[in-house]
Amino acid sequence: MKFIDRLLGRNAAAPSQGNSAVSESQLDLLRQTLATLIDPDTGKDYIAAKCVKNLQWQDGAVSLDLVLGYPAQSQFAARQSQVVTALSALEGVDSVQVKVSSQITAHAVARGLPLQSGIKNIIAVASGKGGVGKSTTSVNLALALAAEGARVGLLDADIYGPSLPTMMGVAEQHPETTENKYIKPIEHYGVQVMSIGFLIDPEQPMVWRGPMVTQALTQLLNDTRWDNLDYLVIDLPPGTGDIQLTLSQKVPVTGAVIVTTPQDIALLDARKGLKMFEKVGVPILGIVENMSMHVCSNCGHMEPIFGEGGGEKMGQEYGTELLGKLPLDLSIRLNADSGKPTVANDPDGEIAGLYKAIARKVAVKIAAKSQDFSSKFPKIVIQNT
Ligand SMILES: Nc1ncnc2c1ncn2[C@@H]1O[C@H](COP(=O)(O)OP(=O)(O)OP(=O)(O)O)[C@@H](O)[C@H]1O
Repeated sequence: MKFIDRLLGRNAAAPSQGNSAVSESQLDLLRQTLATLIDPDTGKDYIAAKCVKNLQWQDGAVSLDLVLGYPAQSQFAARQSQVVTALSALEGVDSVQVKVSSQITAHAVARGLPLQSGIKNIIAVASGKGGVGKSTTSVNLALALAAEGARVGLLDADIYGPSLPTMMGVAEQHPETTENKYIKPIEHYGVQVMSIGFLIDPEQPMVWRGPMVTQALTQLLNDTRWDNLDYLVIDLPPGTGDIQLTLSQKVPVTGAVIVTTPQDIALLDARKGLKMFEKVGVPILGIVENMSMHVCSNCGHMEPIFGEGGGEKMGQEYGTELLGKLPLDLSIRLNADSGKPTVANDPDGEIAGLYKAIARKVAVKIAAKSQDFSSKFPKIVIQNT
């Protein structure tokens, strides 16, 4: 770089002052073209979504960075070719270089609770009724986010039936303590796992009362040494009682996912869950309908054992998106029971694809929320006078 450029803070790679008018109109042409390209996940164009960085056009060579606000490693190649195809068609463009990446930021939480150290975003997975597949969904959602390139943690808050250690294949492991006061999560399949199940005897019935449970869980969340997480998925206990209410008030949750089966009785309870989050100001990210359709492994006949269309109806009623439907499939149960959840066991399979699509929708919804800058200004307290 020339001395004069350095002195004036000019980037040698940037167009010189002499031809800046031409370059600006060239760059405008690129921006206009990029503004016609829609990101299929967000439904927005890349310029409106502020995804385009470092746009350059020099001597026929165009280069840019496409930065997505959500993890989408499986989509990088498709996004790259979408942009390369469109820009290569422009007159005067000889080559196009597009670097696609994801950058996940912390997003504002309800009621302005301070963010948890080491965690950018917290996703609570809840259900009104037990046994609808909340834990199975939590595990596969966490694995799907990790598979798309995010740093992910999984906290088992299902104090009365902690099943995540078994589902994640780490039931025999015991977390270590660090710095004499923190617990190190167990890392498996690229996900940091913590469960009350690691710390209690699974054979003993849990007889704690509500306040004890809430205290144990907030402590577990605070005392775990989470390592730089983009997302922490919390598997809440089933139901909509005091425990869930207090937790939603104390934990800085970015948004909640409600799991239900299409059955009327489960939907009734799921509605209560939805209302509970509304009451405490936690945004609902959407509904997952589990055990939607049974496909016979013998003849392929499809049967809606738990009913049909319940998740869609509930979504419409509450103005909430149905994020996806999972079939009632023997492999989902077998994989979960054997400690190799579907997304880890068959990452390219059809069912893993359904979980990945749900995970992307969840991440896109979080990315659309306003960002939280509190970590950048930790000392500033804004007070109402
Ligand atoms: N889509 C599915 N197809 C087949 N089996 C499933 C499916 N989803 C979950 N299961 C199985 O159903 C059982 C209950 O699932 P899970 O433990 O995830 O439910 P839960 O809602 O978390 O229950 P609880 O909160 O009461 O512990 C498990 O054996 C699991 O493997």
